[in-house]
Amino acid sequence: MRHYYSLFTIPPVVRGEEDLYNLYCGSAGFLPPTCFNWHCPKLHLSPYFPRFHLSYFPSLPELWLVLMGTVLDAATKDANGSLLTDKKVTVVFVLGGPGSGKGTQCANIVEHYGYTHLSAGDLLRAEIKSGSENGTMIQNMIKEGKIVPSEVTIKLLQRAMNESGNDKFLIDGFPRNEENRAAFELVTGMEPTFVLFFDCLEEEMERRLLSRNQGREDDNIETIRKRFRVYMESSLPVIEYYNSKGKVRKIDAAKPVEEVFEAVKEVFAPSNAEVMHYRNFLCSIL
Ligand SMILES: Nc1ncnc2c1ncn2[C@@H]1O[C@H](COP(=O)(O)OP(=O)(O)O)[C@@H](O)[C@H]1O
Ligand SMILES: Nc1ccn([C@@H]2O[C@H](COP(=O)(O)OP(=O)(O)O)[C@@H](O)[C@H]2O)c(=O)n1
Repeated sequence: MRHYYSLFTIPPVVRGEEDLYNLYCGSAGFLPPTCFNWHCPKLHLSPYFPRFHLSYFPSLPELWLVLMGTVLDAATKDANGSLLTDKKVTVVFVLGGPGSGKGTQCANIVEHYGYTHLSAGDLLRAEIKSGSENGTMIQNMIKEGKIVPSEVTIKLLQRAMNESGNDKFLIDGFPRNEENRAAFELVTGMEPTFVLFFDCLEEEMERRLLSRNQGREDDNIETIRKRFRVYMESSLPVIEYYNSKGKVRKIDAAKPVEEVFEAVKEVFAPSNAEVMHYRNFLCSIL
């Protein structure tokens, strides 16, 4: 199967005489030479278009990475009607251990602040139900508490973002490891505005998961323990990464639902006292 891509906004000096370049890729997972002799390995910084930064997942030939809004996948644009690269998008990552209350609080945030809630876990479970070719692989990973390869999850997230028509997203349960994080930034060119981190002790999370009662195959003690291990080893480092960039808003998630939401509200709409504090601070330095 061939995929065609259009390059836009190439400065005339490097664009030559053509208006449009059709790059095509074969199933072998690389680009054959184009008129500019473009080979595209996994990550490619073109010597001809140094502003462009193309990446390519060989296992997903249709997934071209669009960075800096300069390269558009025309096929995707046609299919979705709109492209996220056209808009200014707000992304909030919602992270925390399994059972910390991410989904519960996201529902509250949606109701009050007009975000679209995208749960990576829900999207993966829907993909299993849809009978997709990845279904069995995803199901096995979830049963083992393992993290599904990034390209699968990111594709689902991107599709859901495009279909939502919204420009404000709560991305719940993603990124769950360093690979998730780096691939998302690379694929979408987006960074979270901030990361909402639900901090909760393991014993409390375990209690909640064991009484969640949603018929989830992974809410059994054996898988729960595996999920906790993956969380400690792979997900906490991602939270630490964002913390080092000053992006983490930590919430004590061990409290009752209503109290947790009071703390969440402070993040999304700081109370007057806090606004006044910053106003006074700004006045003092101006
Ligand atoms: N603050 C809380 N106190 C007690 N139970 C909670 C709290 N927040 C969520 N729960 C319950 O704990 C379970 C896990 O919550 P959920 O929002 O599904 O967590 P996550 O999305 O982080 O896995 C659910 O049954 C939910 O009703
Ligand atoms: N980014 C993600 C999110 C979830 N998942 C999978 O989906 C499972 C359930 O995730 P979830 O976010 O719905 O639920 P919690 O574990 O947070 O309760 C995880 O244990 C992973 O197996 C994933 O592989 N990658």
